[in-house]
Amino acid sequence: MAKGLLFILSGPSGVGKGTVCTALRGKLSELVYSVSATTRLPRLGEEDGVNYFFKTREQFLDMMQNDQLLEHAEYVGNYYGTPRDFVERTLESGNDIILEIEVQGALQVKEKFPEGVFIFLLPPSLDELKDRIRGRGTENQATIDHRMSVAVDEINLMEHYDYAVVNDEIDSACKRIESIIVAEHCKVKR
Ligand SMILES: Nc1ncnc2c1ncn2[C@@H]1O[C@H](COP(=O)(O)OP(=O)(O)OP(=O)(O)O)[C@@H](O)[C@H]1O
Ligand SMILES: Nc1nc2c(ncn2[C@@H]2O[C@H](COP(=O)(O)O)[C@@H](O)[C@H]2O)c(=O)[nH]1
Repeated sequence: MAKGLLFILSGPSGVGKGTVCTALRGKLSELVYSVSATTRLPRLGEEDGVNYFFKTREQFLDMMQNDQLLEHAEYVGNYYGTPRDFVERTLESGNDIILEIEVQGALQVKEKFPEGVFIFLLPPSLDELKDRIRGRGTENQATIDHRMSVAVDEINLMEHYDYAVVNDEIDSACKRIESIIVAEHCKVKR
């Protein structure tokens, strides 16, 4: 059986990765979503095992030491990482999987899976990005400022990605990503 394809969706905090992923999963029921581990505290409404696997710092370090993470990164004071087993098993079983992760982690995945499909989601502008993070109402001002300063560094690393998609309208951004998925399945050589 052919292996599934690995899709990596990155982009600055607040650009809309989660929103676009949720919309995509609504349309492409066969696309599997990787749930990350994090030491960040849950936001209101977030559920363990659904949005993230919420871990203590010690538990996260254990996962790292036991090679249970495909990649990991420290982002604005917290650790984030992708559980390795689930990704590998999904690909082996012939299903596509999407990781929604920041840039340092994406570059680690590229070392291990150069055949992965790397998509960078861009905001229409930095002002709009700030409005989106602020509008979500989940971060305090200091964290918003920190995330915005990281955003500029992240956008500067876009050249390492295969595709750039502007998230102007959720529906249009989804359609562009769906087209990328279809095109990748039609590729003769990888
Ligand atoms: N195309 C869009 N137009 C307007 N608002 C949007 C659009 N896409 C997402 N948003 C809004 O922007 C905010 C941030 O979106 P979301 O949480 O999906 O971003 P994210 O990239 O996943 O952030 P993080 O990396 O911090 O988890 C949300 O309030 C969401 O509703
Ligand atoms: N390197 C990784 N980055 C991840 C992972 N899961 C999520 N993320 C990214 O972290 C930031 C912050 O997320 P938030 O939920 O606190 O807003 C964002 O860019 C996520 O995409 C992961 O497993 N590895």
